[in-house]
Amino acid sequence: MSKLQASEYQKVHKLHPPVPLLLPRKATKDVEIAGFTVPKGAQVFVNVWAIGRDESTWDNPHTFIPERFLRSNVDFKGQNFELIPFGAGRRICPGFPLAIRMLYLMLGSLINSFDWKLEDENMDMEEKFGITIMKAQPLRAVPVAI
Ligand code: HEM
Repeated sequence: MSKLQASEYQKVHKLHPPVPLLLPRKATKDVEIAGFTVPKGAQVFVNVWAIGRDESTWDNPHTFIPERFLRSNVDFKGQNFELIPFGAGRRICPGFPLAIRMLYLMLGSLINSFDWKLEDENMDMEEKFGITIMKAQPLRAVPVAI
């Protein structure tokens, strides 16, 4: 999905999907994965973007369907590797207890206080790839007094 009509977007009243990224790690011992040997000490990147778009785990992985999580037992706190927005294990994001409280508070306040519309009629969902993934074109959302 590269372009989404503003009208379609407003109809479904959804917010931007989570930002995917690559998590750097070092192999602590020699491991064999899919016929390849990853030697001890090698730098590896956990591709959280690909994990989040794995068709064997998620239906329509490229479509933004936040309701999918309402009927799912998959948690985001690092125990279920299908979904690790805050990482997992010893280097899990130490800010996540704060982040999950602030996100609900900030988003809830913004949605409760305003209606929102897009500055541009078309929403460009093109991505710019890096260690983190950003939108290629910044999202310009305009608050409208309720
Ligand atoms: C929605 C908000 C946030 C997301 C999605 C997020 C996500 C992440 C991710 C994926 C990592 C890497 C974890 C890993 O390597 O396994 C990380 C690390 C980290 N985060 Fe966050 N984070 C968020 C908010 C915060 C906040 C609010 C703070 C601090 C107040 C914070 C502080 C840190 C620190 C210090 C690390 C490095 C931990 C380490 O390398 O041991 N984060 N975060």
